[in-house]
Amino acid sequence: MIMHGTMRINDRGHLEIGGVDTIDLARLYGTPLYVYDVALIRERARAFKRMFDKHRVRAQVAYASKAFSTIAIVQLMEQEGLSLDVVSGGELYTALAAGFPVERIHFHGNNKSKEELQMAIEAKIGCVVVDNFYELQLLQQLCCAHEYTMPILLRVTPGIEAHTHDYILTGQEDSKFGFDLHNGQADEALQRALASSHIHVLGIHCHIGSQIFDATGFVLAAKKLFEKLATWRDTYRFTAQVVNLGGGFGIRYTKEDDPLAPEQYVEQIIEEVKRNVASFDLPFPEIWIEPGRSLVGDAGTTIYTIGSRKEVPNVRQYVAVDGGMSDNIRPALYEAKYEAVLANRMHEHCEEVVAIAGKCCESGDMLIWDLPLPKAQPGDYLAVFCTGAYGYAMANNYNRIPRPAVVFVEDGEAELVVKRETYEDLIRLDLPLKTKVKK
Ligand SMILES: Cc1ncc(COP(=O)(O)O)c(C=O)c1O
Ligand SMILES: N[C@@H](CCCC[NH3+])C(=O)O
Repeated sequence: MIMHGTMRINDRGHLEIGGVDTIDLARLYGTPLYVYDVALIRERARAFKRMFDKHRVRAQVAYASKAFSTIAIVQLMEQEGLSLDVVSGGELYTALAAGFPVERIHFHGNNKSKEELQMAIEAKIGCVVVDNFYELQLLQQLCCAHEYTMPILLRVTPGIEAHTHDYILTGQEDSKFGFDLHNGQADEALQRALASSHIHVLGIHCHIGSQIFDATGFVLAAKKLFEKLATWRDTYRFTAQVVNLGGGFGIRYTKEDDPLAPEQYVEQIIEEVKRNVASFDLPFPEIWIEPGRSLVGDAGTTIYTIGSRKEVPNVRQYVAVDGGMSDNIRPALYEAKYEAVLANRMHEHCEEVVAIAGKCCESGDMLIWDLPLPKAQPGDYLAVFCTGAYGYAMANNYNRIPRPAVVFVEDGEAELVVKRETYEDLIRLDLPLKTKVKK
């Protein structure tokens, strides 16, 4: 069992996070409950920034808020001096509502709407990461109408196959994201952007995928971007102020996962940038990165209450919890693996291997297939580790299950940062039927 961040077993034999007993939290706020270890998030944020400082490289570390977007987490990232990557009007709205400094907001997305771009212009955000020709044209038109010049990065697909699940790959040629770096699309995009009166090209962006365990792909991507920047200097006299290498740094969900430490990815990226800047004789740009999962993933733990059990003789024991694919869809979507413990019986030995089932009406609603546990009883609490990224963010109301509450813990104190949804919330947008039965 991997204990993450400030986790420890307290003298009641309970799992404690941030100096707070998770069983007390479960009783106070109910379950399922997402618990975030704030100190661990701060530590991760600082580790990324420290590495850039160590190398005296001007940088922005932008939290990819798609991993977990709420007002409190955005404010925490602001406290740590990070920038923010948003990918929709909703994430932008959350950032603005949180009071996040607009100049450090970067707007992503492969199909930003007119309304979303307008929102970005009106808020005067730091930059738009332009993904395609349609967006480039739309942005230019809107900026003209607003008499505003928007800083942009051009998102390119470098043609790199990172080793991760197919559904979370993004940098390969056959991808819905970005301008192809090699077939002339990226060059065309730069020419058009440079010719646009209300667009200021800051630089270039790529993101090769998510949950990546080594730096090879990032190093290769950096090399390809700098090769392109050298040709852009020679052909278009264009100099990039910013090179953004995206996010995707992996975390340790289970013992089988073996990622680098967050700062090690950064160190290897910086080394590669230095090599390329020197060999192509380019000015040193600002380096931006966009970690999501590696900032919040292992800081999140979900606490569930155990309920029913079903034995399939000689096959397996199903043990059900009071959540499932409604609060963590990753096992169903990516066959993602998790580790978990009985948070109220941390000192007890494992006696059986069970399959943890969710409560949704769906056979695929399984959280873990083979979890060693003490003999779990109804009313015990299961803590599933590493649910901080793409957990709450991808939570849904399937079967009209209300989304869980979120609590931040730090230095022995707990703070409720998202309330549990209520049944009233679930029907808040519903309207009664007006149509009568036709005779
Ligand atoms: C453009 C972009 N940036 C950043 C991220 C964050 O990725 P991760 O959470 O794996 O760090 C993603 C998601 O994969 C992304 O698509
Ligand atoms: N949602 C994915 C990652 C996608 C990242 C966004 N491009 C996950 O849960 O692992």
